[in-house]
Amino acid sequence: MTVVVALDGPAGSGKSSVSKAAARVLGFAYLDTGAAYRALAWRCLEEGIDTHGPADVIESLPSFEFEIGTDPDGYVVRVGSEDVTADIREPRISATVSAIARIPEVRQYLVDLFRSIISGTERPGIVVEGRDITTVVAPDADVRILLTAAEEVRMARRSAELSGVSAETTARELSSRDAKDSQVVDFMNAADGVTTIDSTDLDFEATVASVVALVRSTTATSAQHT
Ligand SMILES: Nc1ncnc2c1ncn2[C@@H]1O[C@H](COP(=O)(O)OP(=O)(O)O)[C@@H](O)[C@H]1O
Ligand SMILES: Nc1ccn([C@@H]2O[C@H](COP(=O)(O)OP(=O)(O)O)[C@@H](O)[C@H]2O)c(=O)n1
Repeated sequence: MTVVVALDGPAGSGKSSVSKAAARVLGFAYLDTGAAYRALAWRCLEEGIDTHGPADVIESLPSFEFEIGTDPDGYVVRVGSEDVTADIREPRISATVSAIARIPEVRQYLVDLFRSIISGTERPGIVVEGRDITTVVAPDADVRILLTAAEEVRMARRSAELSGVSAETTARELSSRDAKDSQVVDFMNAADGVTTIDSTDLDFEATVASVVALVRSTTATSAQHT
């Protein structure tokens, strides 16, 4: 049986980097669900699909050729034959993605896709990160985590990553995206049974270590009960 680790949190909390590193330590696969929403936004912009009128976005779903690498050392995102791994991090995508992520048909389509990727995992486990993994995509996951950090810390971390964009612009983008995304799914409060890891005062290695320790202790305990 594949061990499923579900991890949610707001923008800049460390979901992607921490999940990828934890997956590497555990020998698990890694699934970045936000990349799928970003890749769909990229494709809409590329093809001039109106992201405000849901009908056009919904109509484009069956021909959305999305591919993602789930090896933590082979992370790549493709739309058709195009490698969009870097492009989907651009500010124009961050500014568009919430509008398409609020369309219920888009969410259902991508949730089904994520579930099929999870069930096709060949590794002993998979770390899946996003906004609604603990609540919608994999509510029965073996380990469910909400990764948080104080807003100013998240802004500072994200700002350090983006060169050429001012700290003020990054902060504004991040908090406006969180506000829009929060109207659709609750990733600021831990659902029942979800463990909160607050990384405000933890460095990167300590945050990864606490995720790995939680996975190991939870899976060891459940093995004793079977
Ligand atoms: N606990 C931590 N301490 C310091 N920096 C961190 C920590 N967790 C993540 N980071 C850094 O913060 C930045 C944002 O992390 P990222 O994984 O992109 O967040 P998210 O996927 O939640 O948006 C990255 O540069 C990452 O290396
Ligand atoms: N499970 C998910 C993951 C992402 N998303 C959407 O996709 C966007 C990009 O997600 P992301 O995880 O790449 O964003 P960051 O937290 O890395 O900035 C979010 O702002 C949400 O609009 C979602 O709705 N549900």
